[in-house]
Amino acid sequence: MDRHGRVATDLRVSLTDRCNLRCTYCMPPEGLDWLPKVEVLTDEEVARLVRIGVEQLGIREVRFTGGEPLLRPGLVGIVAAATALEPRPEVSLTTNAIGLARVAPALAAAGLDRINCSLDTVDRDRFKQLTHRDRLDDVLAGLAAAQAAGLTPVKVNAVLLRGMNEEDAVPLLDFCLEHGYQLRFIEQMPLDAHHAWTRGEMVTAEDILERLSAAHTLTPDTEERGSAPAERWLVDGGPATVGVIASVTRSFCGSCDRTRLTADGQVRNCLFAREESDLRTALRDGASDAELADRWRIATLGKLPGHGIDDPSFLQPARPMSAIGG
Ligand SMILES: Nc1nc2c(ncn2[C@@H]2O[C@H](COP(=O)(O)OP(=O)(O)OP(=O)(O)O)[C@@H](O)[C@H]2O)c(=O)[nH]1
Ligand SMILES: C[S@@+](CC[C@H](N)C(=O)[O-])C[C@H]1O[C@@H](n2cnc3c(N)ncnc32)[C@H](O)[C@@H]1O
Ligand code: SF4
Ligand code: SF4
Repeated sequence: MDRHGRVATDLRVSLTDRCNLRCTYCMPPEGLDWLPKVEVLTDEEVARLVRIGVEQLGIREVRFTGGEPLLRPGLVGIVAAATALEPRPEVSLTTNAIGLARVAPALAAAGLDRINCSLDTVDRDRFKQLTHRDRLDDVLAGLAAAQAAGLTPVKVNAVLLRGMNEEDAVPLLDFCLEHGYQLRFIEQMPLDAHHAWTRGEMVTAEDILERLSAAHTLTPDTEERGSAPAERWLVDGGPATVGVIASVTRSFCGSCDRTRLTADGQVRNCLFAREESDLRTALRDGASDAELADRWRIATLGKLPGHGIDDPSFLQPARPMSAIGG
């Protein structure tokens, strides 16, 4: 629990800072200086820290992310270790879906519960322009394979960029409705590696809803939202929904239940934290489970009430989204 009474029950684990796409809102086309291999937690180290979170710290949901988690060779084994824990946490994956078509059955067999996938457009040229890679077909095949393997509900995350893919919002929603995927639009956050984010350029929740409403009737979903980042609307009376994750204009920090572990073994109590707690060094120096759990508890205590993007003193964290684990 932090000093503001929020309880972190949702652990987001980054398995790598590397990626095979270059989404313009996340990474520059030339990529980034990747973490040296020796600094990245081994599969056994990841499994141990997740176990401590679940057994000693009340973690109930584990999300594997990155960078691109499908690039991690030991992913299936890491998922299997997490799903074997007691009490059994919910285990999910956030991915760009490239390569998922091949591995979805093995992930399902390892106990993975569900998948969230990034997809910002279903227009092939725009996909290439946005991600600097011509891989739309791989992503669509990955989504279909996740659905077929029962990794449901399959959720799709989309970021809209002004002057780029705003017009793709409705076709993307229609595509998701047709295939039974739950679409959510995300407000762009100041977490890009190249610090290009500006508040004025960001496509807001209001802009998104206005655009979607021109083609569909949206009514607020009355189902309890809890600590979920996405606000949901029923589309054309339901049961299909569309969500908006308005991290900037309607932030949800007051009900935040997240804690994060980076690929190099640092605990972050917030996506925007400016400090990290180094579990990797402690772990490699021989710390016991109880000592590691204590460090994690202390790191959680100091969590700030919110991200402070609107404060004049706001500073973007040193690490970008891909290195933190989005
Ligand atoms: N501000 C903020 N944004 C977050 C946080 N977690 C996720 N997001 C945003 O929500 C987007 C989607 O995250 P997902 O990995 O799909 O997870 P989710 O929406 O939390 O998860 P579920 O709805 O439970 O599947 C991320 O890309 C972020 O932009 C968070 O802790 N803080
Ligand atoms: C960092 S990626 C990691 C997992 C995987 N590579 C993927 O794209 O789903 C996780 C999520 O972060 C989102 N994201 C990346 N940069 C962002 C930014 N600056 N603002 C908001 N969301 C961002 C992506 O759209 C994606 O849904
Ligand atoms: S959003 Fe995900 S897929 Fe796109 S560059 Fe970042 S880490 Fe890679
Ligand atoms: S910005 Fe930080 S406090 Fe706010 S919801 Fe995200 S992780 Fe939680």
